[in-house]
Amino acid sequence: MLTLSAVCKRYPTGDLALTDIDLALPRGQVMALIGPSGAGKSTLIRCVNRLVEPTTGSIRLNDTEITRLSSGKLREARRTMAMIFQEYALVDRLTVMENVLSGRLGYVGFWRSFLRRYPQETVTEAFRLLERVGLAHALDKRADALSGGQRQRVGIARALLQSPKLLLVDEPTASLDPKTSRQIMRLIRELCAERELAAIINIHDVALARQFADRIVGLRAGEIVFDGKPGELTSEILTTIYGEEDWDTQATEDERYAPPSAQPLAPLARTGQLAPGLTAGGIR
Ligand SMILES: Nc1ncnc2c1ncn2[C@@H]1O[C@H](COP(=O)(O)OP(=O)(O)OP(=O)(O)O)[C@@H](O)[C@H]1O
Repeated sequence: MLTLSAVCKRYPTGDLALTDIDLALPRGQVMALIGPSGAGKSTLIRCVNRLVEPTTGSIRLNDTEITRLSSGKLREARRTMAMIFQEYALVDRLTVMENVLSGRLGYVGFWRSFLRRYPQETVTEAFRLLERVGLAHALDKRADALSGGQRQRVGIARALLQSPKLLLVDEPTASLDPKTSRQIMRLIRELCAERELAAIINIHDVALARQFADRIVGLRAGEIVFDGKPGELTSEILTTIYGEEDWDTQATEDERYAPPSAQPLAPLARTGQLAPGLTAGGIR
């Protein structure tokens, strides 16, 4: 569904953020993107919808070559790639419902949205989504009266109102406590399954990535150094991605904090591997 071929990004400052990224994301797959600070995770997510222009390479979403679109066509294509942000990006003075409805801005045109005249079916769908994310009781509340977890639920409902094919999710839990983080990741996962939506989730929390993603991609210094299932992410591979650390102690701590109701991990596959050309403990 989404295909990145030989994508590179060099910022005008000279920083090489991505080198030769090849990735194919099928429909319905939830992919976590992990890696140390500065590895290029945000750049990769933003290249997909061209908030950051890739320097070279090609990005296709189904039949659309995103990297070749003019600005008008890109605006249309962006409707199909909804973003969910770390800081929620809500308008504080607007209500929950108004924030969700703003997900349709790309469809209804400036004046209609300015006058807050959304078609009835859009309002009905927004209400349905607010029910689904557990916020039907709060639709008239101002966004700044909500907790962090509730704000992220609004962000998720707004993204889904866009009727996207792909979710681009940037650190969705970075500002949330551990329990709320799990609830939010579980919600994203369930919604992706319900709608066969693919998602790329940039996430620092490896335990959450393991628990809720179908697939994990590890970036280091702008290169993919691991691509596999959560169960294949060994201590050795974590060291390759992040550098030396006592990962076994870390894993024990993660288990200790996991709630009893935590969903089981995806079944382990035997094919887990470092990226081609990568040796354990080093990068290609
Ligand atoms: N606007 C920019 N201009 C110049 N260089 C940038 C810009 N944005 C990012 N970079 C550089 O690109 C590289 C990758 O940054 P990026 O923010 O994509 O990494 P990240 O993995 O998302 O990091 P973090 O986890 O800290 O958010 C870094 O070297 C960073 O300094």
